[in-house]
Amino acid sequence: MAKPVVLIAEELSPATVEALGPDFDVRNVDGTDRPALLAALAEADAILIRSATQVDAEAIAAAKRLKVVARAGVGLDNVDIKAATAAGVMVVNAPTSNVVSAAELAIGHLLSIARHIPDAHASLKSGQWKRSKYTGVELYEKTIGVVGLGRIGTLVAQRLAGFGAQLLAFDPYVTPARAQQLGVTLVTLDELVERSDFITIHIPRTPETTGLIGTEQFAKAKPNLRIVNCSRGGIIDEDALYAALKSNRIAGAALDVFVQEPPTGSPLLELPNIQLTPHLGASTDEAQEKAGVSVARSVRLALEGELVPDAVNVAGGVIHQTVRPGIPLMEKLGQVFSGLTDSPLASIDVEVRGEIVEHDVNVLKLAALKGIFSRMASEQVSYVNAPLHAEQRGVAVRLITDAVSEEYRNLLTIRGSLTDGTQLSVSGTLTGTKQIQKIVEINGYDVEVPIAEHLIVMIYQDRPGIVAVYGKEFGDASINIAGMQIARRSVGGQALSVLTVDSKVPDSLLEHVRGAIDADLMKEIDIVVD
Ligand SMILES: NC(=O)c1ccc[n+]([C@@H]2O[C@H](COP(=O)([O-])OP(=O)(O)OC[C@H]3O[C@@H](n4cnc5c(N)ncnc54)[C@H](O)[C@@H]3O)[C@@H](O)[C@H]2O)c1
Ligand SMILES: O=C(O)[C@H](O)COP(=O)(O)O
Repeated sequence: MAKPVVLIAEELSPATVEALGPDFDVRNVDGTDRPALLAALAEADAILIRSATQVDAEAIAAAKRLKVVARAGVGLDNVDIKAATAAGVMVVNAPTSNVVSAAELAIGHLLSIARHIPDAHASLKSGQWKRSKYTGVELYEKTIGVVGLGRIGTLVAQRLAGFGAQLLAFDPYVTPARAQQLGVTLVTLDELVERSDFITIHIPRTPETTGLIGTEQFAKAKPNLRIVNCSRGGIIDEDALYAALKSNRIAGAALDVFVQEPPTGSPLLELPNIQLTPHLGASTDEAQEKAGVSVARSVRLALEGELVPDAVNVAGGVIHQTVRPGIPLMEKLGQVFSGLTDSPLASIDVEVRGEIVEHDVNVLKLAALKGIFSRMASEQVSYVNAPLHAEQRGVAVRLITDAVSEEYRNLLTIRGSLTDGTQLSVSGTLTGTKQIQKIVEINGYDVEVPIAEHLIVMIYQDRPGIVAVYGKEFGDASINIAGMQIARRSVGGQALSVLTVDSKVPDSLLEHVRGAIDADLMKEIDIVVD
């Protein structure tokens, strides 16, 4: 079998490929070369990127086999998560890999803009010895405003505490208690801008934060303000910043990130009171190694069909070993469930009974939905978009758990109502040391059938001779019956037969058998395992 293709679209640490191991066909492409990227994506099962590769809706649409987009870093503004989710593609990042590096770069920018280090360095290298021109200011006892007190903002605040600065922060999602713990005073954005000698920005770029610092804020700032942005370009309005620096409304700025990267032709490049780095926040050996190894692990998990703790568009988390074997069983029960009907669903109850419910079993709901909707949708259905399929079809879904299971140690059931009011159910369990996957109930009939690739389910009026009829028909067509179970609720009532057969049964034969035994239900269900 061909190895899954893992596409590396940007420069990543060599540790990434090492951590991926030998099980993948690892290919490289320049993610900024759009035609090459789109062509390479057509065969990719996974893509590894940094911030320069745009994985937008067009790229997702070009990637028919894609299962995971892995961002070796934090920011996901170059990934269309909505399009990925709709296509069933998992998106993962490495949320803590580069936070220390980014925080340290911000501190570096704060110090070097206070002391003119880049300009003094360039001046000395050009043969000059100018000392008074590069007189700076201290951070000590200055007021420093931190915009965004998340992972990086917190690290910056902790480090700045050592400089004896007074720290303010603006972050509407942080509690005053948390801020107090960090020795930071929470204030409004206006107050932060008005009072700060330095500002450092650590928030994501969102519609709300784009242009958060603009003309209005610069008008309120102290003339000695020095502002640092190591988060995302565009959070400081670049035109407003240019005007504020050009007119000396503020004293200086340091940018690591830009609206356009690289910022070729930007007037900001010409200013004397700005210092710039080419998006270097995460560019350290340590951050790159951590990011690469982290996403390589996530890609391995994702391509093995596992949930991934760092996935941003699917419930992640660690799956307990007791729950794990239930995932493929539940997925197959989902396929059996939807194979029993062609009518639209109104609601689905995913029921989990037994000692398994001591653990988080949410993943079993996702597995059931994946199994159910993979039979109904033409596009890929994964743990990522399975809930979306239910939502789009207006199907109400519940997870019901019960620590008591009467007959089996653990029992998994999918029960549903069709829009015409009909009820449908299928239950399964795992038996023995080999954890054999078995169907133990269909629509209230008790059976015990190991799940096989091809199943035939028939419901008909109980009467003598029926088994001989369908047995002969399948035999004449060289369809080998591997297993069989018959169940009925009462003598002479309706009976249900479940057969496992060794090959797919042609529709015409199924129709013929249906007529021969006058079946109320005759379905072949082919279980697909991906
Ligand atoms: N320059 C680089 O190379 C580099 C490296 C790593 C991260 N980053 C960027 O740094 C930023 C911060 O990363 P993080 O890991 O700390 O993120 P985070 O999610 O841990 O923290 C972001 C904080 O911003 C706050 N926030 C959100 N919206 C806000 C708003 N409108 N006003 C004020 N605060 C708001 C949140 O409450 C949160 O506390 C991200 O944009 C990330 O992409 C840049
Ligand atoms: O969001 C991030 O992780 C940083 O901006 C780093 O981006 P990079 O991986 O392109 O350096």
